[in-house]
Amino acid sequence: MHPKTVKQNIQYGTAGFRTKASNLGYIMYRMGLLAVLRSRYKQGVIGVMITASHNPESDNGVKLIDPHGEMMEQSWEELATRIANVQDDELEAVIKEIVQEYNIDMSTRVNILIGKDTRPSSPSLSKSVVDGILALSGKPVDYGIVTTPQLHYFVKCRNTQNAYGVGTEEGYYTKLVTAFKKLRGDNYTNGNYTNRVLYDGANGVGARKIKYFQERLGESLKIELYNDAGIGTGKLNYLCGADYVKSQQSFPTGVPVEPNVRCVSVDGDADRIVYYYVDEDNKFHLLDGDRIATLIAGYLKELVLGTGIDLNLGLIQTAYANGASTDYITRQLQVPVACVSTGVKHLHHKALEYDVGVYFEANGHGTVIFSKNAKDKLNEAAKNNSLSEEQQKVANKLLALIDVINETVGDAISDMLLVETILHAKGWGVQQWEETYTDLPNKLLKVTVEDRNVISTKDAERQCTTPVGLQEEIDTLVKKYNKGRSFVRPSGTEDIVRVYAEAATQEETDKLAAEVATKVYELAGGIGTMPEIPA
Ligand SMILES: CC(=O)N[C@H]1[C@@H](OP(=O)(O)O)O[C@H](CO)[C@@H](O)[C@@H]1O
Repeated sequence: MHPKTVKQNIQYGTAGFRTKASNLGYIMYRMGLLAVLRSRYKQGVIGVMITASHNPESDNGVKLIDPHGEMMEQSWEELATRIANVQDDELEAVIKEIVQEYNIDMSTRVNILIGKDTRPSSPSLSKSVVDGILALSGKPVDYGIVTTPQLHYFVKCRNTQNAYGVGTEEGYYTKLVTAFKKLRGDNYTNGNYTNRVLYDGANGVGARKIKYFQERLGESLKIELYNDAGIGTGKLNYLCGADYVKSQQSFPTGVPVEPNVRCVSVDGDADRIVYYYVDEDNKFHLLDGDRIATLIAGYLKELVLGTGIDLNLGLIQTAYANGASTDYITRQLQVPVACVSTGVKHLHHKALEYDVGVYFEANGHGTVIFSKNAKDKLNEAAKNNSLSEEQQKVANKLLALIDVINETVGDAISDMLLVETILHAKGWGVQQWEETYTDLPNKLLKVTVEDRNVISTKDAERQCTTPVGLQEEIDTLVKKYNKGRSFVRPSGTEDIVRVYAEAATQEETDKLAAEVATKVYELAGGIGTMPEIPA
């Protein structure tokens, strides 16, 4: 059987395909071929991660990881689509074309690292990837079941001859845990901070891998694991996991409800994380990617100032970031904020422009990247006796923090260790963290339209340029509401248009979202039921 067109299933520049199982083996085989071409072209080790989206119903997909642990550029995403969709009898010709077009030396030996999540289909799909790699004489190196960010880390280690870290699972745990323990010192609690966190593993690889951390962290951070079903038993991300908690704004199943105790949920491949808790009145409180980002950026700014080194630090968000978070970080913390289009590749690339680039999507995917300049200056400062003892100490602290962070991509577990380090350093419980600012009420709606591509956008997706007249309608609606903001964009991963709205109260927000959704339905070819506007 020939694969269905998979173009619409490409996601965030990782050549991630999400489609139904019947044709996945074909796609995986072809992604194996693509990985070998890409590896020869980039002259470096490439990673192939078999994992899918947060949707418990979605079957598996694949992400390709570039030599620095980053994601492929647009032109190769297009090649991925081309290879995935070509008819069998044209495949060879297409490969030849690509080889010629990109001047690829097909005689080089290349290693392709393969990782997979815990979905039952992973082993057979991984076999298809291996077949594709072997078909073009590449060498597959199987890392077995790992988190997506672990595979990104291994790829980077391999390409830097282990300068970034030792490229094994043990190397990964040791790097993160050693730095975490160094920062934590011997006092595991501090002020309002207690060293206990409830961890929702989403019945996935994040549950498996946290056990290695539990063993190594011991009493320094007591992690209680929930939603740890074995392979093929508990459903991945079902009623649990980061996406469920963020989108439902409610407690996941399986985690005991204890007032004021910090809880975290990771997603199925452990590249996203959100924090939350319930208060004494059983009210649910979410601390999402925006909150994590502001906590990290604020703390890093303090430390950078403490070293006296001139480093430019910035926070990168998308239009989905809560307006209150942007306001807080720019006005109160005085950290510059950049807004880019949805998708980690956009955030990651922008973050590379700073000495210290913090990036997070509201859904909890993010990390921090430090430039070579920043690392060199910090290493120099740590040893520079003409600086004050305090400045040297802070430089050392920052260097240890860099080792807690997986700079290659958003890493739920590394992010958790970073947040725990900061809360510990500040002596904050989850409430003090939450008190920094108050989220504006917000709402996300989906509208199904005939063709989502009739919506085009500019200004980091905050304005739509087509269909003609829609933006004016949105502007008029937004003006009616106190602190109103709304934008619409076609989803990159689902066949829908997303509508985002925020305003001063939940009632106003719900109304604004529904009104904008109705305009989208009317002007962009809505199908199915019309969105309902609350009275
Ligand atoms: C509003 C929203 O959550 N969008 C998500 C979603 O993208 P869409 O293009 O909106 O479908 O999936 C992406 C991949 O997981 C993620 O990067 C992004 O943040």
